[in-house]
Amino acid sequence: MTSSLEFRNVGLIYPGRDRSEPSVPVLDRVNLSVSSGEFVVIIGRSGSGKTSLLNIAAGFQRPTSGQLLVDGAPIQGPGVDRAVVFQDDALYPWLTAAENIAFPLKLAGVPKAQRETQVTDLLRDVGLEGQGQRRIWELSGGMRQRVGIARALASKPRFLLLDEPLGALDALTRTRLQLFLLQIWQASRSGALLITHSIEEALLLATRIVVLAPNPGRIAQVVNVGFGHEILAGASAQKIRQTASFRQTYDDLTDLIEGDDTEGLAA
Ligand SMILES: Nc1ncnc2c1ncn2[C@@H]1O[C@H](COP(=O)(O)OP(=O)(O)OP(=O)(O)O)[C@@H](O)[C@H]1O
Repeated sequence: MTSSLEFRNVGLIYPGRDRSEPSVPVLDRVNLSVSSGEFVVIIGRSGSGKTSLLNIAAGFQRPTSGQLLVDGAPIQGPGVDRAVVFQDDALYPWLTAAENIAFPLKLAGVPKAQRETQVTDLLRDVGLEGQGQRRIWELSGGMRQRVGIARALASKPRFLLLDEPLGALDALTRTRLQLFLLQIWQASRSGALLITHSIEEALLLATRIVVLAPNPGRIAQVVNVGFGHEILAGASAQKIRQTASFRQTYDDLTDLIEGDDTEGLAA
């Protein structure tokens, strides 16, 4: 079944803490839809409202105006249909990898035997077969993110909300996990919404890149891309990075985000 996650005219204003502090308009009339099978990546300057947008999608934050709809119905808060993965893995360090992945299943009342089968499958899916009994502190950063992603996948979400999940990893691990994220997204047939500071990562993963302009955050540009599908079809990311179309889109996005004319972004 195809699902959609839709921001309809979403606005967000943080109130000042007291009367002397002005309120901060963070998002202004954001209209955006993510469907199953789409990988939407949000990029934009620091402070342009990326995390705020993801928090609204997760149901952690309510918009001041507008609505967040899943399959046309307004959401009231977090739900198992939307799983979130953060930059810092947010795992339970006192539990093993398998126990972390099993956690949402336990909460959902899945019986133990079934939980164990699902966890074994999930560990295999994320390339951690046989590593389930290791404690979180025994794992590398990349392995921890895989555990976090496996835990997110455990509830079979319709949408994966990814807040800079590879941001803290070294370059080599990050490249490996980019391919892994593409494979997970394709296999799960979910819709993905990812935030990143890396234009290159956006180009490699996205089916659609959404550029936010700051003050207040609003959509400046939407670019459809297809490099991720090429990688999934077997093309080398290294070769794709060197193609003229990749480099041109990279430069255009860099100009758009880093150019001096930030006011012109919303034109
Ligand atoms: N709880 C809060 N109260 C007041 N203002 C906030 C709060 N959280 C965020 N802001 C402000 O909202 C704006 C957008 O923040 P947000 O974290 O969504 O941006 P971002 O694009 O994700 O930034 P970064 O790339 O640095 O992570 C910033 O100006 C920030 O100072």
